[in-house]
Amino acid sequence: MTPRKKLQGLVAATITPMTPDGQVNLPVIHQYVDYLVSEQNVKNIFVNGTTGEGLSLSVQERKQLAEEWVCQGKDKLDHVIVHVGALSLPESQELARHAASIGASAIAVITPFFFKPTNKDELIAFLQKVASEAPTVPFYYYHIPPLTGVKIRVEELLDGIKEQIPTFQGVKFSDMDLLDLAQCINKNEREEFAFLYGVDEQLLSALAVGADGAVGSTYNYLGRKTNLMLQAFAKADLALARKYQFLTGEFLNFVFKLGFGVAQTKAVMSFVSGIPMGPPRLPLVDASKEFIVKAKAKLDSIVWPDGD
Ligand SMILES: CC(=O)N[C@H](C=O)[C@@H](O)[C@H](O)[C@H](O)CO
Ligand SMILES: CC(=O)C(=O)O
Repeated sequence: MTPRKKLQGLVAATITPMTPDGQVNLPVIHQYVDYLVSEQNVKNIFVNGTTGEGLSLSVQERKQLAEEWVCQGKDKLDHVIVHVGALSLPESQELARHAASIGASAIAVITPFFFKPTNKDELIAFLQKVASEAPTVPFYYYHIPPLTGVKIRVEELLDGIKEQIPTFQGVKFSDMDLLDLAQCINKNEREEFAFLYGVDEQLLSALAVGADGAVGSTYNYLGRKTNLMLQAFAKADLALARKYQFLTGEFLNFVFKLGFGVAQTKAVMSFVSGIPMGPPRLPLVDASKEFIVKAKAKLDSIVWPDGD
């Protein structure tokens, strides 16, 4: 396998654009890629994850989306990570083979969450069966216990993982447990793995314990601001880094109180970027008019340290 540049910095968890009648809207992806690169300074994406409603899409839709993102991202994006997790092992394997065949930079897999693995060995056995279908593609475990209900600690999972999954490359870590994250990083002495944090409102805390970067929904529309936080942190200007984290946190704290999820993320991205993201798919329902008015007013009221 050719060594690739270790993934770091921001990764936008892409939204799946939909038409008003709920079909996947592939033609806007071209514009979406350009928007991320030129307006948000974000050159890595995570496709068909939580934000992309990946688990609500058909296998065929997931393949079409992965293809379109890889194709439109060619020569523009650095990394296109395709989430291929599914409840059905053969479906997940099919998606892994497909991601490999279209030249995805990496694949990621969530734990099954209906019938759940009860321990580390069961989880690794599932991940291994998927990863081995794409033997030249870097593999990330996608840890998101608030949604999967599977709380197997990542620090435990890492022991001996390279022997069972030779392509193992890191973790998308979407949990509040910073002790677990810190212990993963402490174990990763040779820095062979990348730890990408997935709770956007507390990214600065994860950077402090050594996260390599982040995957999240807010980097679709707050990527530029979060990049400035990363730069401030890299220069050890903690006061400035905190200002950015406090301000992105102020926005998120505000919308959390109104009720915030993927449907609302679609609405926010639509008004910030001007690209129509459309409605979410059931069981999610569209953000209310009231939410949109309030969220927009809040975002517009924020005065950023860079004067914007
Ligand atoms: C549950 C969820 O969707 N988590 C996302 C990524 O993992 C985050 O990017 C959040 O959307 C973000 O931190 C706002 O809560
Ligand atoms: C947020 C995130 O990383 C996802 O949508 O999967």
